[in-house]
Amino acid sequence: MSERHAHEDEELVTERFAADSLVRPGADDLERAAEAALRPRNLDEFVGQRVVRDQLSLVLQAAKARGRAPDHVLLSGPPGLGKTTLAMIIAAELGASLRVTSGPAIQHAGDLAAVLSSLEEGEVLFLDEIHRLARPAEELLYVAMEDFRVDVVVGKGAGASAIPLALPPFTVVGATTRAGLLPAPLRDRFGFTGHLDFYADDELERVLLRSARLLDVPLEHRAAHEIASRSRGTPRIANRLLRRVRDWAEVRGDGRLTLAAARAALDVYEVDVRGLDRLDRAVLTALCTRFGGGPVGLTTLAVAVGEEPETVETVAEPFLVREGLVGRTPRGRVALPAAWAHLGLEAPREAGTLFG
Ligand SMILES: Nc1ncnc2c1ncn2[C@@H]1O[C@H](COP(=O)(O)OP(=O)(O)OP(=O)(O)O)[C@@H](O)[C@H]1O
Repeated sequence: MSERHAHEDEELVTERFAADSLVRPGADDLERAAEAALRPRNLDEFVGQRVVRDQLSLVLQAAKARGRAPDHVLLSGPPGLGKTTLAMIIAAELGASLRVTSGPAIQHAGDLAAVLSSLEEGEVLFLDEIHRLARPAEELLYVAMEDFRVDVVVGKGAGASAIPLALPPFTVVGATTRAGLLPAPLRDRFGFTGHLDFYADDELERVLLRSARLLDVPLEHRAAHEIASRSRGTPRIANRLLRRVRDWAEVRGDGRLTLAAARAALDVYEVDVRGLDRLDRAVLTALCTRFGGGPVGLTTLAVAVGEEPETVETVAEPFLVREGLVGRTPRGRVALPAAWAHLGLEAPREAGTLFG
């Protein structure tokens, strides 16, 4: 299996499980609709990511001053951190309209040629999941981005010929969760690349307080702090947890989003103090209690929690590794000292020394 296809499978598994848990970073169409109302509309409203925001602001201001379309922009980073939001902000700041498509939506080079040839001067074309574009479409995109031209193929087989069609200047905003998978010639055609990182808790608190204002719900600061700390550094998850806490407050509380309401609601949804959900905790518990902290192979661990190995590997493990709870070694997965502490268990003497 090619590296690209392996990653596509991984993304499908991750998307499938996004719907099952409150703390997965992906979103379905329904959730995206709920998110629309909460999207920051300009760079000033966009919380955090100071470096990317400053750099982007310069690129946009300079382009506006010159009266020209800015360089193409590549945004990379994990899901739910604001890539789509930034693409919308770029178009809004330029006073341009935004056309949206994605790598998987473009089946053939001709689909992309149709989109490109219908662009108007100065438009922003948002290409989500650009790393999933098919190779022939990718090659067409190189030429369009560099020379503002598409070669429209007329006829078939030996009689086919390419008619060059000039395009008006436009800006591509590409988004990818895997910048490393983009072929170098494509990466090189972006004049600016911004990498989005996970948010600090105080930044998520600001996201939450802003969202609460927009939703007109009374969110206490201490509750915002609590929700932020369980949101895995991801605004999408923070906003999702906020909506669930609001449900709890309206149904079982007095409508106010207090610290007690936040804790009670997140307990109902089994999102713990570090943002782990049921599957994450099952993996951690099996690793510590059934396998003495490991090392244990992925398949054995997956059987112990009744899941497929790829689910454990792509859905639960990345966050557990990022949090320093689980380590991956050549001999298998190991529980790190923080895992025992998190479960309230005493670590065996050698815990942690197995790592590395
Ligand atoms: N910096 C931010 N400030 C305030 N809200 C934010 C910020 N970043 C993201 N959000 C909110 O989080 C939600 C998800 O953001 P967005 O859809 O832009 O993420 P994404 O990186 O494009 O995700 P995906 O890769 O899954 O498409 C949106 O509701 C958006 O309003």
